[in-house]
Amino acid sequence: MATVIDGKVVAQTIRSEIADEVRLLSQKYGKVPGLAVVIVGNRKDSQSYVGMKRKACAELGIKSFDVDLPEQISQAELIKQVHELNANTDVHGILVQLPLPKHINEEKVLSEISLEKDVDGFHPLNIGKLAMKGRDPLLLTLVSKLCDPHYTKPACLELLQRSGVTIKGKKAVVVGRSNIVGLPASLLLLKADATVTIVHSHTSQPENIIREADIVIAAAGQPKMIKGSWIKPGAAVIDVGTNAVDDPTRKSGYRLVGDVDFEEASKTAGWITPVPGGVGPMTVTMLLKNTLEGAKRYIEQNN
Ligand SMILES: Nc1nc(=O)c2c([nH]1)NC[C@@H]1CN(c3ccc(C(=O)N[C@@H](CCC(=O)O)C(=O)O)cc3)C=[N+]21
Repeated sequence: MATVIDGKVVAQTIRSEIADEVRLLSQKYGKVPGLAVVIVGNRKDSQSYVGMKRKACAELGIKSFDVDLPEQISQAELIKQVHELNANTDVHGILVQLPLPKHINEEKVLSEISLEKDVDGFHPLNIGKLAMKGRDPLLLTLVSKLCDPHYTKPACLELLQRSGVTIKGKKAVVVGRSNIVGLPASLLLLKADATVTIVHSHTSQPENIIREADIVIAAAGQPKMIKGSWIKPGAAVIDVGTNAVDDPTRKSGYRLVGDVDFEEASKTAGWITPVPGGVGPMTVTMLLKNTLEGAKRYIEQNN
């Protein structure tokens, strides 16, 4: 039976470290970190994620700047709002909740966020730096937030390392190649000296590749797509999938399932993250950690 990696516990440990540092910063400089959370429109899932982020800020003493914009806002107007946040010296991190409405070019908007305030690590230049040896992006929450701001310890990676799993020299397979998870996760693993293979929707027989993996990062967005029989005995399995499936027995009408068949895979894997309660809570935590790092850099430079 696999060791189940409890993302909530790891996240809580890191959150209390962040709260301590926020207190110190405030005592020393009379300033607190600020995170702007921008949401466009009223998608229910986005509102729920954004609500979690704002609540977590409040708990840790981070000031949240809430920017709620209408669905019909023009791209130019949204960019103007981003520029204002770039110029606001009380804001150390800016998050524009994705996805944006169809009429807005996400890439264009993300590339307007100042590099120092890019707490998601979604700015194209930061992604570019991630791809290059020896050049680290300023902040990287990724995978969201698989990553710790020292970049040597990506948060999946943080989750793996805190569980005693080494990455160097291991065979890692990333399932999915999205801009926000699969691709950056692959680059992070490569930086951590894994041998990395990416499988995606055009890969034939992905199961044969996944079976060789010491580390599996599941980020395909397909509920329970990865079967227990695809997992090499003893492998570490990090499930980044958060798929809502209908569940009439729940009050909400749905429940979250990962990309991995947890029941089956946990019989074979060495380590596995559950959904919910695995990578999700770390995502929010690393975002807050990056906001703290951004604030420290800014406040210390300007005092
Ligand atoms: N600019 C931007 N940055 C993001 O980081 C970003 C985004 N846009 N758009 C959407 C995705 C999704 N995402 C999640 C955050 C927390 C949980 C999370 O905490 N999940 C809980 C469950 C929460 C629940 O029960 O609904 C868990 O897995 O235990 C999941 C997913 C961040 N994203």
